Amino acid sequence: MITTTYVDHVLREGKDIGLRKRERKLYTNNQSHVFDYSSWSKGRWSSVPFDHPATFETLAMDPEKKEAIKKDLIRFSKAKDYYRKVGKAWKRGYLLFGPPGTGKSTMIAAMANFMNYDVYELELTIVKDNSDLKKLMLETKGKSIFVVEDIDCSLDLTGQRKKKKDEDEDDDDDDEEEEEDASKKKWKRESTVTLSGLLNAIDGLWSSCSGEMIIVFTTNFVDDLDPALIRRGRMDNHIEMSYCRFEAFKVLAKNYLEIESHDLYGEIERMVEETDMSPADVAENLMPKSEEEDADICLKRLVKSLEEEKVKARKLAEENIKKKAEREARRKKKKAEREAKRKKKKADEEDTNKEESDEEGEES
Ligand SMILES: Nc1ncnc2c1ncn2[C@@H]1O[C@H](COP(=O)(O)OP(=O)(O)OP(=O)(O)O)[C@@H](O)[C@H]1O
Repeated sequence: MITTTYVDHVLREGKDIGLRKRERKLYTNNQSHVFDYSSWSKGRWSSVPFDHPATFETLAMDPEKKEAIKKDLIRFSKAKDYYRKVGKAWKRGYLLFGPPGTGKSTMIAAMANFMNYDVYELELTIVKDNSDLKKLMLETKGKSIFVVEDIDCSLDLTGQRKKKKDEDEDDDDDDEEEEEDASKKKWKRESTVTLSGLLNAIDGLWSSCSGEMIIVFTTNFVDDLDPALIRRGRMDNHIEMSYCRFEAFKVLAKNYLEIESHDLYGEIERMVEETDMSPADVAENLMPKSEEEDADICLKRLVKSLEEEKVKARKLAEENIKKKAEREARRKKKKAEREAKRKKKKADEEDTNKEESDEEGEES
């Protein structure tokens, strides 16, 4: 019993403890197009100790959603044999999407702490080309989370969809939108990595045998991404990080003020359900700014901010309606002008034809 079961058990437990106690690392990629010795000797990835305090307990989001994610991660970590049986690499892709400040980066840190994984953060804009990207991805180790943050800003992944949309739409697009698109594109052009390069590299990562790995993309604009990039199989689990609602607020209040109830909770519940405020902004209001500030002061500050936010949102909505009406009027005017031009051209052509046939008649 000692030489078989017991020693096996000790070795397994020892390995687990070693893994849990190892210093975890946060890797970031180095600029890849500098070819001097010092940058070459640094390698493709640089690392620092990973010591982010976020956990699922401190993460403010709907508790049911949080439990589902935890269960999904546990299932994944235990599914080595299952993945082998179905002939799939032991990898899982997560797409985190939602407005700024809703906790996408915090979620990644919580996941890494929960799984005891290292983190690889890929900065796509400093990757020279597609082949460099593939090499970078293949140099990663197992038991890690591979992250590409703000993927919509790193590459022009909207190309195909935008082109199709342009074909479908009238040619009288809004000038402001076009200007905005042009400046976005100019910025993205700096990177020579293409969508197909990224897809290839991800598939390479998927099929490489470096062990269990979670791949996470984050974006503020999920609708802008090419469907190929986020299809199931590549990004298996799509998680929406949303504005702070009451359940999330309660977690933040517990984290920042160590309270679980207060007279203002009723009012705050009503307000957070009808006002879109990010958890980052709620947390900022809840954080005491001095020794004198207690829970009461911080909660009152939050109520005031929520009221201001509500007024701002109402004004913005009114402005948007006004702008939309102006855009529609401009569109109609342009359409009417085009129609008038078309009619005039047709009338001119008919006149010319008539004159020609009259002349022909006279001649004959
Ligand atoms: N859901 C949340 N739970 C706990 N803290 C949060 C949450 N969302 C935001 N925060 C707080 O706000 C800060 C900013 O959040 P974070 O960087 O995770 O947001 P993000 O969604 O990644 O934003 P961006 O899209 O701008 O990168 C964090 O440091 C954290 O303190």
